[in-house]
Amino acid sequence: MASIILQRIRCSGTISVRAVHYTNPRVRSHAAVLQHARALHIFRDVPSLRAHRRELLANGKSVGLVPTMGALHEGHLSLARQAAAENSEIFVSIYVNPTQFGVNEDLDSYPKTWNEDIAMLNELDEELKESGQGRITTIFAPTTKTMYPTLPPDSTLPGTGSFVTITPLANLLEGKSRPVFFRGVATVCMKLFNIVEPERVYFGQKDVQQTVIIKRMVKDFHLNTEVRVGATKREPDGLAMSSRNVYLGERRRKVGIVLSQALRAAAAAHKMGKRDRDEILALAWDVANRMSMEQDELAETERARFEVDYLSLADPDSLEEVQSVDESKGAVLSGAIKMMPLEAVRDGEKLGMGGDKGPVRLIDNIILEPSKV
Ligand SMILES: Nc1ncnc2c1ncn2[C@@H]1O[C@H](COP(=O)(O)OP(=O)(O)OP(=O)(O)O)[C@@H](O)[C@H]1O
Ligand SMILES: CC(C)(CO)[C@@H](O)C(=O)[O-]
Ligand code: BAL
Repeated sequence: MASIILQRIRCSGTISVRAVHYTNPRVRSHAAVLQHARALHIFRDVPSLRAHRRELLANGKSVGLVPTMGALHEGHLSLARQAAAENSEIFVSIYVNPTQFGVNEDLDSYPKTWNEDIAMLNELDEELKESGQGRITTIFAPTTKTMYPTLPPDSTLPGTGSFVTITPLANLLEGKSRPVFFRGVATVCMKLFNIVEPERVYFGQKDVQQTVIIKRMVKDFHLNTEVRVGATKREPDGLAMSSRNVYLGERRRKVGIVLSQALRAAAAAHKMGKRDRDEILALAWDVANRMSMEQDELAETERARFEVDYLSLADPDSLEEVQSVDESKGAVLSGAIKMMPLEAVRDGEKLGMGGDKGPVRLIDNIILEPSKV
């Protein structure tokens, strides 16, 4: 049952909606704000969006695009706030892009929270209205037929279709475990940038490799947009916010902070003056190994096991591993862990979406800034 009844205001390839009625407790708290919300324009196809964009251009408006896959959280909103400080119009795209999911990944179960997403964007827009900054005016939520008009989206390798590949960047780090991931990301972002023609695009630091790849794509293809990167938003205990965190029940959620703790330990070593790769990463491995051993010693009904995919110290532009931190460039300290499915579940235990039955990949990073001379 829909938690919000979306009131259609105008229709012509676009749908303009505002939320008017609430039944889901998760969004009921937004009600007071949204009763007065202005219409958001929601576009599902390209011609209507382009016509809207042309009108904005003619009126001297600037557009900042925040690409997302929906299931919005404070990380996404922080990007929209950043966009509002620099553009008059904020476009948010919501599209779960099939080509960036490997064939065994979670495309089918990826969280979808459309009504809540629209409510959150409306609420943020009310806040922006008060601050006199740019406004969230437009949602682009295309169908897959719109985004992949010729051949169906292909997630296999080599695969068929029109793709953008940014190598060797796409083959490193995340790309080693997710071989089609960055081909899919670069391809869909190229499409989004061509459709929206934004002055600026906004990406989160949490997905650091994605930011490096998008910057490279913009440079190498002479795309006429500026790439902005927003800081990683975290839960109070340090876990990086992520749409996929909903897969983590209470037990896996607690252990999942090990990644941010490990990276923080390594960053602290850098801050204390260490520059050597092994010395810096050893601190991160110590944290991860300790947590892993603690979990091993617990009963199956108590533990949450994880595997470290990588802990990396890399050059900020090439993302190649470095032996020591170059003071003039700094480095990217990053990691990925796989939270394993729970082996046994207790009665009444708080589980995540999907019952903690599938593995969940968590990523995080810290930028080691170059020293100012
Ligand atoms: N914690 C965060 N802080 C800042 N930006 C974020 C954060 N999480 C995601 N983003 C950014 O939001 C944009 C859209 O990301 P996406 O919709 O995939 O959300 P996500 O939380 O990263 O989901 P997923 O769990 O699939 O990785 C990306 O640019 C991403 O880097
Ligand atoms: C940039 C993006 C929206 C492309 O699908 C996605 O990779 C994401 O949400 O980070
Ligand atoms: N935030 C990156 C999207 C993905 O992991 O598929």
